[in-house]
Amino acid sequence: MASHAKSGLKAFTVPVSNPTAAQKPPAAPGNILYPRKRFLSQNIEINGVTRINAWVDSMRASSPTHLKSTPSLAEDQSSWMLHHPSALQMFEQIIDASKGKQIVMFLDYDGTLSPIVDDPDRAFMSDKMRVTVGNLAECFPTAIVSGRCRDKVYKFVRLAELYYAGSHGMDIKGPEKGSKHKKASESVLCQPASEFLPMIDEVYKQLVEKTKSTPGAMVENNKFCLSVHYRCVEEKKWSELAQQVKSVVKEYPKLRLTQGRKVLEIRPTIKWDKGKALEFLLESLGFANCTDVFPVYIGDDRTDEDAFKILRDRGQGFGILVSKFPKDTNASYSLQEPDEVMDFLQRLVDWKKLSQGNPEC
Ligand SMILES: O=P(O)(O)OC[C@H]1O[C@H](O[C@H]2O[C@H](CO)[C@@H](O)[C@H](O)[C@H]2O)[C@H](O)[C@@H](O)[C@@H]1O
Repeated sequence: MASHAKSGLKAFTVPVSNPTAAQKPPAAPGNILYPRKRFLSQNIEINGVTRINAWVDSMRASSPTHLKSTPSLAEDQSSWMLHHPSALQMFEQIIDASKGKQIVMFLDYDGTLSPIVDDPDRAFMSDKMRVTVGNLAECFPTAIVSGRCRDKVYKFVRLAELYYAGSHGMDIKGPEKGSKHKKASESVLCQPASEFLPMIDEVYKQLVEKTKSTPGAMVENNKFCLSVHYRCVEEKKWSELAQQVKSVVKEYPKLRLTQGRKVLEIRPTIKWDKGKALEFLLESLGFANCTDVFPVYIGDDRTDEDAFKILRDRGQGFGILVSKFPKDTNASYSLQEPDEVMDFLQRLVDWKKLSQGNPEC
């Protein structure tokens, strides 16, 4: 397992997971997990054995546009909402549950703080959202946890007082600027996949070359992991793209493939994900063994499930899934879109200011 020093720069040894082992987590007690085949298929495991058809099926299943509006879907939706109610509607209950505890906020970026757009380089968050997140960070320790390269997500968010975990948590850094939630002497840096950098660069070049014949495909270098976007690829070309990606990745048994929203993600097989990043950050903030901490993680994607699961297993705080559609999730609550996320964050800020009787928090 990773060894964490209490403060300062941290050295890590992270074991390589068995890339062929099943990744599906057991259901947490009390959690309603919907049958995956109805909503989402599982992460793709490569290594020669997985059929291309299975990849394409999985790519289709993760595209909500394929869920046609039917009476049975409406039924699914209302039943799902019963088990994952709106975090806005449940705001008072959420606040009650957090009483006497330190709230710590974890926010995914794409699809959570910024709307999903065709061009990943133009996924800007609104100024209003930036102000809200800035206010939130004044009130609570706040981290951005993203699949993107840390520098890139920082350029979008531009708030120096936050913690940032890029590359699906494989690149964590503490606030640039003094934060009241961070002791001045402590610098936090965690890069458990450093040894994979040359391999990731090599695979990036190969993927760019291999996929250039597929119109609309785009490979994004997220430093410790890679994204192959197919949002702008015609569906009839998905199988071709999957073949191209597979032909490259199969030569690298130390890399694995997971899936996000119209994106294939290639990353090291180390046992590190957004859930581990969340635990690392809680520890860095001094909440390792605290019972009076209340972490809230908001995210929209499959990779956020690792963090939702950790919170469920720890029995601390909870996850909020951002989705308009029923999805198999370990989150407890839901919000439909980034605008609702912003309203929820603003309510937290307002509540905190009111409860402290201090407009500056
Ligand atoms: O963990 P996240 O911050 O949610 O990052 C996950 C991926 O997000 C980005 O892709 C997604 O958003 C794009 C812009 O809206 C969209 O075009 C794409 O289809 C989505 O998958 C990012 O570009 C990826 O590198 C991240 O892995």
